[in-house]
Amino acid sequence: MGVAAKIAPSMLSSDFANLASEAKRMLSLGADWLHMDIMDGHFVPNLTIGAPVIESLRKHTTAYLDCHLMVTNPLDYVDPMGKAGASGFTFHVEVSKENWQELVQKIKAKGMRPGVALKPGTPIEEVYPLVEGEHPVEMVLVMTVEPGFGGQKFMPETMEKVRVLRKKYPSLDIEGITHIYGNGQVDGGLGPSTVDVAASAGANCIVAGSSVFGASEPGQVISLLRKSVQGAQQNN
Ligand SMILES: O=C(CO)[C@@H](O)[C@H](O)COP(=O)(O)O
Repeated sequence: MGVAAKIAPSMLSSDFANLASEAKRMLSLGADWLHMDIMDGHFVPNLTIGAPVIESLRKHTTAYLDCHLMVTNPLDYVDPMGKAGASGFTFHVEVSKENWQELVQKIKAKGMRPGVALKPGTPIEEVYPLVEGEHPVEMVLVMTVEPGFGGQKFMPETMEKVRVLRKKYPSLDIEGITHIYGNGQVDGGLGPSTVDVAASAGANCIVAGSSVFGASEPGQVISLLRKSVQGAQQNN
C-alpha cells in the first residue's frame, strides 16, 4: 500500500470573490487539501493572494491549507503565513539554495509542514539535500507546468523526476515514514486524462485546478483522481 492519496483542488481556479464557499464546496465534494497558490509578481509573472487572504479563509475552515509559495523571498513569508493559519509551506528550491535549512526550521517552528517545489527545468538532484537533511522537508512538489498560471498544458517529461524520487526514497511508501519524508506532489495541467501518468510515476498528492473547477461534476473528477492514485499504487 502506498502513501495516502491527497487530492488538492487548486483554489487559483476558484471564484476568489467567494473563496470561503468555494473551499467548503470542494471539501464537501471529497477534497483532502485546499491548494493555495501564493504568487508575488516577481518569482512568477502573476500576482495572486498572500497571508491576509489565508487568514480570512482560515476563519471559515479547519481544512489543511497546502500553500505553494511562488515568491522570491520565502523567508519573509514564514511568520505571516504561520500567523495566518497556513498548514503546509512549500517554497521553491531555485530561490532557497543559501538558506533552506533556516527556512525549514522556521517553518516547523511556526507549526507548518515544510515542502520544497521545483520548476520543470530544475534538476531533481537539487532537492536531495533537502529531503535528506537534518531537518528534512516533508513534501516535494514537482511542477508539471511553468509556475504562474492555471490551465496550462501538462509536461509529461517532468514525470521522470517523480519516478526517480520514488525510486530513490522507497520509504516514502511506508506509512509513518510518510510524515518524515512525506509525499511526492505534482502540480499543473493535471486532469482525468493526465493523472494516470502522474500516479503511475509515483505521485500521491494531486493538485488540479481547471480540471476540477471547470467540470460540470467536480466531485466526480476528485473521486476519479483519487481512484487513479490508489489504482496505480495497487499495481506497483
Ligand atoms: O501552481 C500552479 C500554477 O502555477 C497550479 O496550482 C495551477 O494553478 C494548477 O492548475 P491547473 O493547471 O490544474 O489548471
